[in-house]
Amino acid sequence: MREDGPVNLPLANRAGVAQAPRIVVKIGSSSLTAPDGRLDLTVVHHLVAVLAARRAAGQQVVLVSSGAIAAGIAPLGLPGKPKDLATAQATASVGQGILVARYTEAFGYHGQRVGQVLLTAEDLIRRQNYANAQRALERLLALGVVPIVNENDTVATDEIRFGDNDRLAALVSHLVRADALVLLTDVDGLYDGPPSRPGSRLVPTVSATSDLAGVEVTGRGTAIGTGGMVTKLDAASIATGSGIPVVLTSAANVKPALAGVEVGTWFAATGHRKSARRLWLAHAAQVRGRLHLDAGAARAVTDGKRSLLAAGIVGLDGDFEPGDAVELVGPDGVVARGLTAYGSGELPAMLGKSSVQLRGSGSDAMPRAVVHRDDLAQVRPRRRH
Ligand SMILES: Nc1ncnc2c1ncn2[C@@H]1O[C@H](COP(=O)(O)OP(=O)(O)O)[C@@H](O)[C@H]1O
Ligand SMILES: N[C@@H](CCC(=O)OP(=O)(O)O)C(=O)O
Repeated sequence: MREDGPVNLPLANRAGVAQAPRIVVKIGSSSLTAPDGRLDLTVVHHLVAVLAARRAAGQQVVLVSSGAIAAGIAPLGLPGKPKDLATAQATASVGQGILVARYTEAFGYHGQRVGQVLLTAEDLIRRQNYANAQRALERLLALGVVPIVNENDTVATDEIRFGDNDRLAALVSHLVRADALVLLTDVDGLYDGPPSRPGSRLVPTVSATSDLAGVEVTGRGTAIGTGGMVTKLDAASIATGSGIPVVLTSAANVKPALAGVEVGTWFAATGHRKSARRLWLAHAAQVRGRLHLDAGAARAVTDGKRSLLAAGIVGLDGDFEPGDAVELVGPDGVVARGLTAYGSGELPAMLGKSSVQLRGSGSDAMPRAVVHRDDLAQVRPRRRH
Protein backbone atom coordinates (compact mmCIF):
# COMPACT_ATOMS: atom_id res chain seq x y z
CA MET A 1 0.00 0.00 0.00
CA ARG A 2 1.15 3.55 -0.68
CA GLU A 3 1.61 4.62 2.94
CA ASP A 4 1.41 8.15 4.31
CA GLY A 5 4.79 9.81 4.24
CA PRO A 6 7.08 11.21 1.57
CA VAL A 7 5.61 10.81 -1.90
CA ASN A 8 6.86 11.51 -5.40
CA LEU A 9 6.81 15.14 -6.47
CA PRO A 10 3.64 16.04 -8.34
CA LEU A 11 3.82 15.73 -12.14
CA ALA A 12 5.03 19.00 -13.61
CA ASN A 13 3.13 18.89 -16.90
CA ARG A 14 0.85 16.87 -19.17
CA ALA A 15 3.75 14.88 -20.59
CA GLY A 16 4.19 13.23 -17.18
CA VAL A 17 0.73 11.65 -17.41
CA ALA A 18 2.01 9.11 -19.94
CA GLN A 19 4.61 7.78 -17.48
CA ALA A 20 2.57 8.20 -14.28
CA PRO A 21 2.50 4.91 -12.38
CA ARG A 22 -1.09 5.35 -11.27
CA ILE A 23 -3.92 7.41 -12.73
CA VAL A 24 -7.61 7.86 -12.06
CA VAL A 25 -9.82 8.45 -15.11
CA LYS A 26 -13.37 9.70 -14.65
CA ILE A 27 -15.98 9.64 -17.40
CA GLY A 28 -19.28 11.49 -17.04
CA SER A 29 -22.80 10.45 -17.99
CA SER A 30 -22.96 13.07 -20.74
CA SER A 31 -20.11 11.36 -22.64
CA LEU A 32 -21.47 7.85 -22.18
CA THR A 33 -24.95 8.63 -23.43
CA ALA A 34 -26.00 8.51 -27.11
CA PRO A 35 -28.45 11.12 -28.44
CA ASP A 36 -31.31 8.58 -28.00
CA GLY A 37 -30.52 8.41 -24.26
CA ARG A 38 -28.98 4.91 -24.35
CA LEU A 39 -25.52 3.92 -23.24
CA ASP A 40 -23.18 4.73 -26.15
CA LEU A 41 -21.20 1.53 -26.70
CA THR A 42 -18.89 3.20 -29.21
CA VAL A 43 -17.66 5.48 -26.43
CA VAL A 44 -17.30 2.54 -24.01
CA HIS A 45 -15.26 0.55 -26.55
CA HIS A 46 -13.01 3.48 -27.45
CA LEU A 47 -12.37 4.33 -23.78
CA VAL A 48 -11.67 0.71 -22.88
CA ALA A 49 -9.28 0.21 -25.82
CA VAL A 50 -7.22 3.22 -24.64
CA LEU A 51 -7.26 2.23 -20.95
CA ALA A 52 -6.42 -1.39 -21.76
CA ALA A 53 -3.39 -0.20 -23.75
CA ARG A 54 -2.22 1.90 -20.77
CA ARG A 55 -2.66 -1.13 -18.48
CA ALA A 56 -0.72 -3.31 -20.90
CA ALA A 57 2.05 -0.67 -20.81
CA GLY A 58 2.22 -1.11 -17.03
CA GLN A 59 0.22 1.86 -15.83
CA GLN A 60 -2.30 1.26 -13.03
CA VAL A 61 -5.71 2.67 -13.87
CA VAL A 62 -8.78 3.31 -11.73
CA LEU A 63 -11.87 4.15 -13.75
CA VAL A 64 -14.59 6.24 -12.09
CA SER A 65 -17.57 5.80 -14.37
CA SER A 66 -20.93 7.51 -14.17
CA GLY A 67 -23.71 6.23 -16.38
CA ALA A 68 -25.68 3.88 -14.11
CA ILE A 69 -28.80 6.02 -14.27
CA ALA A 70 -28.32 6.70 -17.99
CA ALA A 71 -27.92 2.96 -18.68
CA GLY A 72 -31.10 2.12 -16.75
CA ILE A 73 -33.43 4.58 -18.49
CA ALA A 74 -34.08 2.67 -21.74
CA PRO A 75 -34.45 -0.84 -20.19
CA LEU A 76 -37.08 0.54 -17.81
CA GLY A 77 -38.86 2.41 -20.61
CA LEU A 78 -38.57 5.73 -18.76
CA PRO A 79 -38.97 8.98 -20.70
CA GLY A 80 -35.77 10.53 -19.28
CA LYS A 81 -33.62 10.99 -16.19
CA PRO A 82 -35.83 10.31 -13.13
CA LYS A 83 -36.43 13.29 -10.87
CA ASP A 84 -37.39 11.56 -7.61
CA LEU A 85 -34.80 9.80 -5.47
CA ALA A 86 -36.52 6.40 -5.27
CA THR A 87 -36.87 6.06 -9.07
CA ALA A 88 -33.32 7.33 -9.57
CA GLN A 89 -32.11 4.67 -7.09
CA ALA A 90 -34.07 1.93 -8.88
CA THR A 91 -32.83 3.08 -12.29
CA ALA A 92 -29.23 3.14 -11.07
CA SER A 93 -29.68 -0.37 -9.67
CA VAL A 94 -30.77 -1.68 -13.08
CA GLY A 95 -28.26 0.43 -15.02
CA GLN A 96 -25.18 -0.27 -12.88
CA GLY A 97 -25.37 -3.99 -13.65
CA ILE A 98 -25.64 -3.28 -17.36
CA LEU A 99 -22.81 -0.75 -17.24
CA VAL A 100 -20.38 -3.09 -15.49
CA ALA A 101 -21.38 -5.98 -17.78
CA ARG A 102 -20.41 -3.82 -20.77
CA TYR A 103 -17.07 -2.88 -19.18
CA THR A 104 -16.40 -6.50 -18.23
CA GLU A 105 -16.98 -7.62 -21.84
CA ALA A 106 -14.99 -4.77 -23.34
CA PHE A 107 -11.94 -5.18 -21.05
CA GLY A 108 -12.28 -8.97 -21.41
CA TYR A 109 -11.82 -8.54 -25.15
CA HIS A 110 -8.37 -7.08 -24.32
CA GLY A 111 -7.65 -9.90 -21.86
CA GLN A 112 -8.17 -7.72 -18.78
CA ARG A 113 -10.36 -7.95 -15.71
CA VAL A 114 -12.42 -5.33 -13.93
CA GLY A 115 -13.82 -5.10 -10.40
CA GLN A 116 -16.86 -3.10 -9.38
CA VAL A 117 -16.39 -0.72 -6.42
CA LEU A 118 -19.47 1.16 -5.21
CA LEU A 119 -18.81 3.87 -2.63
CA THR A 120 -20.99 6.18 -0.57
CA ALA A 121 -19.93 9.47 0.96
CA GLU A 122 -19.99 7.63 4.32
CA ASP A 123 -17.18 5.41 3.06
CA LEU A 124 -14.99 8.47 2.73
CA ILE A 125 -16.01 9.95 6.10
CA ARG A 126 -15.61 7.06 8.49
CA ARG A 127 -12.03 6.09 9.13
CA GLN A 128 -12.77 2.35 9.18
CA ASN A 129 -14.71 2.42 5.91
CA TYR A 130 -12.04 4.61 4.31
CA ALA A 131 -9.32 2.16 5.30
CA ASN A 132 -11.38 -0.76 3.97
CA ALA A 133 -12.00 0.93 0.63
CA GLN A 134 -8.32 1.83 0.38
CA ARG A 135 -7.23 -1.74 1.11
CA ALA A 136 -9.65 -3.23 -1.41
CA LEU A 137 -8.58 -0.82 -4.16
CA GLU A 138 -4.90 -1.45 -3.46
CA ARG A 139 -5.43 -5.19 -3.70
CA LEU A 140 -7.40 -4.89 -6.92
CA LEU A 141 -4.61 -2.79 -8.45
CA ALA A 142 -1.94 -5.21 -7.20
CA LEU A 143 -3.87 -8.03 -8.88
CA GLY A 144 -3.78 -6.13 -12.18
CA VAL A 145 -7.52 -5.45 -12.11
CA VAL A 146 -9.08 -2.19 -13.33
CA PRO A 147 -11.38 -1.03 -10.50
CA ILE A 148 -14.56 0.59 -11.82
CA VAL A 149 -15.88 2.99 -9.22
CA ASN A 150 -19.28 4.64 -8.99
CA GLU A 151 -21.35 6.11 -6.22
CA ASN A 152 -23.58 3.51 -4.59
CA ASP A 153 -26.65 5.35 -5.86
CA THR A 154 -29.11 2.67 -4.78
CA VAL A 155 -28.44 3.21 -1.08
CA ALA A 156 -27.10 6.78 -1.00
CA THR A 157 -29.63 9.14 0.55
CA ASP A 158 -30.24 12.70 -0.56
CA GLU A 159 -28.55 14.25 2.47
CA ILE A 160 -25.19 12.67 1.93
CA ARG A 161 -24.91 12.08 -1.79
CA PHE A 162 -22.02 13.12 -3.92
CA GLY A 163 -24.66 13.35 -6.68
CA ASP A 164 -22.03 14.05 -9.30
CA ASN A 165 -19.01 11.82 -9.71
CA ASP A 166 -16.50 14.63 -10.10
CA ARG A 167 -15.87 15.12 -6.37
CA LEU A 168 -16.00 11.36 -5.84
CA ALA A 169 -13.23 10.98 -8.46
CA ALA A 170 -11.10 13.61 -6.71
CA LEU A 171 -11.49 11.89 -3.33
CA VAL A 172 -10.76 8.48 -4.89
CA SER A 173 -7.59 9.98 -6.44
CA HIS A 174 -6.52 10.96 -2.94
CA LEU A 175 -7.56 7.59 -1.53
CA VAL A 176 -5.35 5.67 -3.99
CA ARG A 177 -2.63 8.35 -4.05
CA ALA A 178 -2.96 8.74 -7.81
CA ASP A 179 -0.32 10.64 -9.75
CA ALA A 180 -2.94 12.33 -11.92
CA LEU A 181 -6.69 12.62 -12.35
CA VAL A 182 -8.16 12.76 -15.86
CA LEU A 183 -11.72 14.10 -16.06
CA LEU A 184 -13.48 13.19 -19.31
CA THR A 185 -16.62 15.05 -20.29
CA ASP A 186 -18.45 16.24 -23.40
CA VAL A 187 -16.41 19.42 -23.96
CA ASP A 188 -12.74 19.42 -24.87
CA GLY A 189 -11.70 21.51 -21.88
CA LEU A 190 -12.51 24.47 -19.68
CA TYR A 191 -13.65 27.55 -21.62
CA ASP A 192 -13.63 31.11 -20.36
CA GLY A 193 -17.41 31.22 -20.95
CA PRO A 194 -20.16 28.79 -21.91
CA PRO A 195 -18.67 26.77 -24.79
CA SER A 196 -21.82 27.30 -26.86
CA ARG A 197 -21.30 31.09 -26.76
CA PRO A 198 -19.41 32.34 -29.82
CA GLY A 199 -16.05 33.78 -28.84
CA SER A 200 -15.53 31.58 -25.72
CA ARG A 201 -11.93 30.40 -25.63
CA LEU A 202 -10.28 27.28 -24.26
CA VAL A 203 -8.22 27.82 -21.09
CA PRO A 204 -5.17 25.57 -21.66
CA THR A 205 -3.59 25.81 -18.19
CA VAL A 206 -4.72 26.67 -14.68
CA SER A 207 -1.73 27.08 -12.39
CA ALA A 208 -3.42 28.97 -9.55
CA THR A 209 -6.93 29.93 -8.49
CA SER A 210 -6.25 33.42 -9.85
CA ASP A 211 -6.18 31.92 -13.38
CA LEU A 212 -9.90 31.29 -12.95
CA ALA A 213 -10.72 34.97 -12.44
CA GLY A 214 -12.99 35.97 -15.29
CA VAL A 215 -13.82 32.36 -16.22
CA GLU A 216 -17.58 31.93 -16.36
CA VAL A 217 -18.82 28.48 -15.46
CA THR A 218 -22.31 27.15 -14.96
CA GLY A 219 -23.66 24.27 -12.95
CA ARG A 220 -25.88 23.32 -15.83
CA GLY A 221 -24.55 20.37 -17.72
CA THR A 222 -26.38 18.33 -20.26
CA ALA A 223 -29.82 16.87 -19.54
CA ILE A 224 -28.15 13.67 -18.38
CA GLY A 225 -24.99 15.04 -16.70
CA THR A 226 -24.92 16.47 -13.19
CA GLY A 227 -23.23 19.58 -11.94
CA GLY A 228 -21.80 20.97 -15.20
CA MET A 229 -18.41 22.65 -15.00
CA VAL A 230 -18.88 23.82 -11.39
CA THR A 231 -18.42 20.35 -9.91
CA LYS A 232 -15.44 19.73 -12.19
CA LEU A 233 -13.72 22.85 -10.88
CA ASP A 234 -14.54 21.76 -7.31
CA ALA A 235 -13.02 18.36 -8.09
CA ALA A 236 -9.96 19.95 -9.69
CA SER A 237 -9.51 22.13 -6.62
CA ILE A 238 -9.75 19.15 -4.23
CA ALA A 239 -7.25 17.11 -6.27
CA THR A 240 -4.72 19.86 -7.05
CA GLY A 241 -4.94 21.18 -3.48
CA SER A 242 -3.71 17.80 -2.28
CA GLY A 243 -0.92 17.51 -4.83
CA ILE A 244 -2.66 15.70 -7.70
CA PRO A 245 -2.72 17.46 -11.10
CA VAL A 246 -5.82 17.21 -13.27
CA VAL A 247 -6.41 17.01 -17.03
CA LEU A 248 -9.90 18.01 -18.12
CA THR A 249 -10.90 17.14 -21.66
CA SER A 250 -13.44 15.31 -23.80
CA ALA A 251 -13.90 11.55 -23.87
CA ALA A 252 -12.96 11.71 -27.57
CA ASN A 253 -9.53 13.04 -26.48
CA VAL A 254 -8.79 10.24 -24.01
CA LYS A 255 -5.98 8.77 -26.12
CA PRO A 256 -3.92 11.96 -26.56
CA ALA A 257 -4.70 13.03 -22.96
CA LEU A 258 -3.26 9.79 -21.56
CA ALA A 259 -0.33 9.97 -23.98
CA GLY A 260 0.60 13.33 -22.45
CA VAL A 261 -0.30 15.37 -25.54
CA GLU A 262 -1.36 19.00 -24.98
CA VAL A 263 -5.12 18.66 -25.10
CA GLY A 264 -7.82 20.11 -22.86
CA THR A 265 -7.05 22.01 -19.66
CA TRP A 266 -4.16 21.18 -17.33
CA PHE A 267 -4.69 22.06 -13.66
CA ALA A 268 -1.29 22.08 -11.97
CA ALA A 269 -0.92 20.70 -8.44
CA THR A 270 -1.01 23.59 -5.98
CA GLY A 271 -0.80 21.94 -2.58
CA HIS A 272 0.65 18.98 -0.77
CA ARG A 273 -0.99 15.77 0.21
CA LYS A 274 -3.30 16.32 3.16
CA SER A 275 -4.13 13.80 5.80
CA ALA A 276 -7.14 11.79 4.71
CA ARG A 277 -8.91 13.07 7.79
CA ARG A 278 -8.51 16.75 6.79
CA LEU A 279 -9.71 15.97 3.29
CA TRP A 280 -12.80 14.16 4.60
CA LEU A 281 -13.47 17.05 6.87
CA ALA A 282 -13.18 19.67 4.17
CA HIS A 283 -14.99 17.87 1.38
CA ALA A 284 -16.92 14.85 2.47
CA ALA A 285 -17.93 15.21 6.08
CA GLN A 286 -21.58 15.22 6.95
CA VAL A 287 -22.00 18.30 9.08
CA ARG A 288 -24.25 18.03 12.16
CA GLY A 289 -24.28 21.65 13.25
CA ARG A 290 -22.75 25.09 13.05
CA LEU A 291 -20.71 27.16 15.47
CA HIS A 292 -20.91 30.92 14.95
CA LEU A 293 -17.61 32.69 15.60
CA ASP A 294 -16.77 36.30 16.29
CA ALA A 295 -14.33 37.98 13.89
CA GLY A 296 -11.30 37.35 16.11
CA ALA A 297 -12.00 33.64 16.41
CA ALA A 298 -12.66 33.35 12.66
CA ARG A 299 -9.25 34.95 12.01
CA ALA A 300 -7.53 32.74 14.59
CA VAL A 301 -8.75 29.49 13.01
CA THR A 302 -8.03 30.64 9.46
CA ASP A 303 -4.95 32.91 9.42
CA GLY A 304 -3.46 31.61 12.64
CA LYS A 305 -4.59 27.98 12.21
CA ARG A 306 -5.24 27.97 15.95
CA SER A 307 -7.67 25.86 17.98
CA LEU A 308 -11.16 27.25 18.51
CA LEU A 309 -11.84 28.24 22.13
CA ALA A 310 -15.28 28.76 23.66
CA ALA A 311 -14.51 32.46 24.20
CA GLY A 312 -14.79 33.14 20.45
CA ILE A 313 -18.11 31.34 19.90
CA VAL A 314 -21.20 33.54 19.89
CA GLY A 315 -23.88 30.99 19.03
CA LEU A 316 -24.63 27.55 17.61
CA ASP A 317 -27.26 25.59 15.73
CA GLY A 318 -27.90 21.91 15.29
CA ASP A 319 -28.00 18.85 17.44
CA PHE A 320 -24.56 17.28 17.70
CA GLU A 321 -22.45 15.06 19.93
CA PRO A 322 -18.77 15.29 20.85
CA GLY A 323 -16.76 14.04 17.85
CA ASP A 324 -19.29 15.18 15.24
CA ALA A 325 -18.31 17.39 12.31
CA VAL A 326 -19.52 20.99 12.51
CA GLU A 327 -19.16 24.04 10.32
CA LEU A 328 -17.41 27.09 11.74
CA VAL A 329 -19.12 30.23 10.52
CA GLY A 330 -17.48 33.63 10.79
CA PRO A 331 -19.12 37.02 10.24
CA ASP A 332 -18.58 36.60 6.45
CA GLY A 333 -19.62 32.96 6.08
CA VAL A 334 -18.24 29.45 6.55
CA VAL A 335 -14.50 29.47 7.26
CA ALA A 336 -13.76 25.90 8.32
CA ARG A 337 -15.06 22.53 9.35
CA GLY A 338 -13.97 20.70 12.41
CA LEU A 339 -14.66 17.93 14.87
CA THR A 340 -16.17 19.36 18.04
CA ALA A 341 -15.01 18.20 21.45
CA TYR A 342 -18.35 19.18 23.04
CA GLY A 343 -21.96 18.39 22.20
CA SER A 344 -24.74 20.90 21.53
CA GLY A 345 -26.16 20.16 25.02
CA GLU A 346 -23.14 21.36 27.01
CA LEU A 347 -21.81 24.10 24.72
CA PRO A 348 -24.40 26.88 25.36
CA ALA A 349 -23.24 27.26 28.99
CA MET A 350 -19.64 27.69 27.77
CA LEU A 351 -20.11 30.28 25.03
CA GLY A 352 -18.04 33.43 25.30
CA LYS A 353 -16.26 32.20 28.43
CA SER A 354 -12.50 32.29 28.75
CA SER A 355 -10.60 29.17 29.81
CA VAL A 356 -10.08 30.73 33.27
CA GLN A 357 -13.82 31.33 33.69
CA LEU A 358 -14.56 27.81 32.51
CA ARG A 359 -12.08 26.36 35.00
CA GLY A 360 -13.78 28.39 37.72
CA SER A 361 -17.19 27.04 36.76
CA GLY A 362 -15.90 23.57 37.52
CA SER A 363 -17.28 21.92 34.42
CA ASP A 364 -13.89 20.62 33.30
CA ALA A 365 -10.71 20.59 35.36
CA MET A 366 -8.77 21.65 32.27
CA PRO A 367 -11.16 22.81 29.59
CA ARG A 368 -10.25 21.62 26.13
CA ALA A 369 -10.48 23.65 22.97
CA VAL A 370 -13.93 23.28 21.44
CA VAL A 371 -12.26 22.34 18.14
CA HIS A 372 -8.60 21.38 18.33
CA ARG A 373 -6.48 22.69 15.45
CA ASP A 374 -5.60 19.12 14.42
CA ASP A 375 -9.31 18.55 13.90
CA LEU A 376 -9.82 21.63 11.73
CA ALA A 377 -9.95 21.91 7.96
CA GLN A 378 -10.27 25.26 6.28
CA VAL A 379 -13.01 25.63 3.73
CA ARG A 380 -12.38 27.66 0.63
CA PRO A 381 -15.38 29.71 -0.47
CA ARG A 382 -17.45 27.41 -2.68
CA ARG A 383 -18.80 28.38 -6.09
CA ARG A 384 -22.54 28.44 -6.31
CA HIS A 385 -24.26 25.88 -8.54
N1 LIG B 1 -16.84 27.50 -18.78
C1 LIG B 1 -17.21 26.29 -19.22
N2 LIG B 1 -16.33 25.54 -19.93
C2 LIG B 1 -16.67 24.31 -20.38
N3 LIG B 1 -17.87 23.74 -20.17
C3 LIG B 1 -18.80 24.40 -19.47
C4 LIG B 1 -18.51 25.72 -18.95
N4 LIG B 1 -19.61 26.14 -18.28
C5 LIG B 1 -20.53 25.15 -18.38
N5 LIG B 1 -20.07 24.10 -19.09
C6 LIG B 1 -20.86 22.90 -19.38
O1 LIG B 1 -20.49 21.79 -18.57
C7 LIG B 1 -20.93 20.61 -19.26
C8 LIG B 1 -20.29 19.36 -18.71
O2 LIG B 1 -20.91 19.02 -17.50
P1 LIG B 1 -21.84 17.70 -17.31
O3 LIG B 1 -22.91 17.67 -18.36
O4 LIG B 1 -22.22 17.66 -15.88
O5 LIG B 1 -20.80 16.58 -17.69
P2 LIG B 1 -20.48 15.12 -17.14
O6 LIG B 1 -21.67 14.26 -17.37
O7 LIG B 1 -19.29 14.76 -17.99
O8 LIG B 1 -20.12 15.22 -15.69
C9 LIG B 1 -20.60 20.89 -20.70
O9 LIG B 1 -21.51 20.26 -21.56
C10 LIG B 1 -20.65 22.41 -20.82
O10 LIG B 1 -21.75 22.84 -21.60
N1 LIG C 1 -23.71 7.89 -10.01
C1 LIG C 1 -24.49 8.48 -11.08
C2 LIG C 1 -23.67 9.62 -11.64
C3 LIG C 1 -24.36 10.93 -11.57
C4 LIG C 1 -23.87 11.83 -12.70
O1 LIG C 1 -24.64 12.13 -13.60
O2 LIG C 1 -22.57 12.19 -12.69
P1 LIG C 1 -21.78 13.00 -13.83
O3 LIG C 1 -22.24 12.58 -15.18
O4 LIG C 1 -20.38 12.57 -13.60
O5 LIG C 1 -22.00 14.44 -13.60
C5 LIG C 1 -24.72 7.45 -12.20
O6 LIG C 1 -23.91 6.53 -12.37
O7 LIG C 1 -25.71 7.58 -12.92
